[in-house]
Amino acid sequence: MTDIDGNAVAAEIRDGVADCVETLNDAGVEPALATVLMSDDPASETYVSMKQNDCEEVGMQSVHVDVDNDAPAQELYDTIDELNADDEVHGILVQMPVVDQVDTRRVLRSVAPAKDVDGFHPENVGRLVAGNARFKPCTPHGIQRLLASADVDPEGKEAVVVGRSDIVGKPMANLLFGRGPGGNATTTVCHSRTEDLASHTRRADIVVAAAGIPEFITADMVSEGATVIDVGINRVERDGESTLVGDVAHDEVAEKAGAITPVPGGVGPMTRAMLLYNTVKAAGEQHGVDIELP
Ligand SMILES: Nc1nc(=O)c2c([nH]1)NC[C@@H]1CN(c3ccc(C(=O)N[C@@H](CCC(=O)O)C(=O)O)cc3)C=[N+]21
Repeated sequence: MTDIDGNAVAAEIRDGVADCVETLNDAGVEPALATVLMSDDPASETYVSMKQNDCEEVGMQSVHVDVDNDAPAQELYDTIDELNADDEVHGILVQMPVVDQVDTRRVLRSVAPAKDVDGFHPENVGRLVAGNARFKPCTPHGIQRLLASADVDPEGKEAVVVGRSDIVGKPMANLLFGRGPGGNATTTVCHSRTEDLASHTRRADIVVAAAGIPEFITADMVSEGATVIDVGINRVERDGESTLVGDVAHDEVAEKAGAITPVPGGVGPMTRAMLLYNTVKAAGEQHGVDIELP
């Protein structure tokens, strides 16, 4: 089976976002994303700089605020308040995870809901669950688009989400079972306490692997022709070298799957594309400019 090309689908989304940026510019609005970093996770810096590059590619403004990892948590809270009050900033992303002295929940509820392009604010989580999403969280939204690009319509199908995180598992399940395009699947959420995980995944037409465990989903766990979406980004040592693997044992599962996403080049680029999407959406709504979202 050939892989679903996340880079290609993400490039299409970026093209559409670039058109939105032009429309906004014509209306006198320069959409801007603010990224905030206060993290000791070594990958965070790379991710944030990728997001900055993406903004540039679609003609969007971006600002970055680095908060010293040793600074008191208040410094991060103050930074968020300033960005909330800044009319020239339309989207705010605080890179997760934040350092230990920071209260993550406080961060999530501090970002103004209208600028919360991650979709992590409790108000936006509530709206998603209520079927009235403002910003669909970037990774699950990107996965919906990947499924559509592979002509996989979840409607009426069995979807199994492996992982129950607030960032991926929970919102993914909500989108998959929710009404509307890309939804209407019969959806099961499995997690670390699930007994006989394979009995669930084997029944699935669509498996979303978001457990955070390298190559956790093996060929014996999926049925012939299933669509397998790999959300994992795990850096592991292989033959003395550091490489990136997903939560799916890609090569063996690919022989059985009807469609599968690779790592890298699958879900990751889509997450970043949907962040740009949410940012132009935010800018359009904040300024009352109609844009045609891709
Ligand atoms: N507030 C917040 N929002 C996030 O969306 C968020 C976050 N915090 N913290 C960390 C995770 C992780 N994440 C990734 C996005 C894209 C790639 C990505 O584009 N990966 C490429 C290559 C990665 C590589 O080469 O290292 C790929 O899969 O092809 C990876 C990881 C967003 N996250």
